[in-house]
Amino acid sequence: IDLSADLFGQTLTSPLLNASGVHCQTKEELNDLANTSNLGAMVTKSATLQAREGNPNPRYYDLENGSINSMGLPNLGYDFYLDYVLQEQTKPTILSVAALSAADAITLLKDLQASDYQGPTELNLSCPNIVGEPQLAYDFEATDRVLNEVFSFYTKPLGVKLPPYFDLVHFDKIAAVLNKYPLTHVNTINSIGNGLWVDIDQEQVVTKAKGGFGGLGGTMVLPTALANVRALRQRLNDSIKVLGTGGVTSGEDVFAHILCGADLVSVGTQVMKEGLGVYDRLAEELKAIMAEKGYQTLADFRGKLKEL
Ligand SMILES: CC(C)(C)CCc1c(C(=O)O)[nH]c(=O)[nH]c1=O
Repeated sequence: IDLSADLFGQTLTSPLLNASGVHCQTKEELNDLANTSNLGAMVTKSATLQAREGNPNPRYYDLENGSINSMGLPNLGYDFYLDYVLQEQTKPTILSVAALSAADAITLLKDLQASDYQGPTELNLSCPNIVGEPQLAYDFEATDRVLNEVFSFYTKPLGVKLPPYFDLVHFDKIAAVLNKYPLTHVNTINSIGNGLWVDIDQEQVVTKAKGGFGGLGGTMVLPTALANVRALRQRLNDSIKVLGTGGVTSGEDVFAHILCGADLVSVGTQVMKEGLGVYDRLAEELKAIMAEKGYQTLADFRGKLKEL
């Protein structure tokens, strides 16, 4: 059984990655990822131009069927992560970047273009847009404008992290925009935005920022994640890889993401629940499923979800 996968020309021994934001903010956490078996590649916490404290605690809360977070983009700053990927990385690494404005995104990517970094980068499109407008990725014209400007100067490998979409026309619209650009990949999904959890005993929310509204992850988002992987795989040019993220807690979930078309699969919430040992378990469970079904490689079943 061969779990190997390709990350933009690099052969990975496993198709599994961490979801950006989970266990990837500090040098210690990044080194832990580099030393985690069955983690084929790793992603850094989305970096902003300046380091950020992020939101006050509580900002992450574990739920029976997943998680809710309003971290607020805490990160050590773009310079730290650029240095990490240039000087420290030992395992294939995707540099995740974000910005609190389209202008900042342009500034950051212009600097990255001028840097020695030649590796893969992922632009987090869940970043806020102009005040009064929805997040960038939910504003198709704004996304088109930003990507048009980015690709007028950026020539290195670049993908985007997408929030979930829930309307088939939205899948059509975002894919039509993304297909205009030489993207290496899309990573879908980011957390389901602005969920809310209620602590019945205390009769209050469970996270501090934004009145308790926060991004949802874990088991509860799996059907949405699978739909977004499938819909985007069906609509995007073959040259754009699909990284599936969202709701993975078992080898079966990894199998399902790949069956829907994912080239690689990231795990977030379950790492928070189980620790980095989850990758060994997922790899073993996936191999057992493949053996049971007579599949030797991921390509044997990738994207081959059948309709009725
Ligand atoms: C939500 C933003 C703060 C705009 C981006 C960073 C981010 C966060 C975060 O840092 O709060 N949490 C997520 O689940 N996904 C994200 O993309």
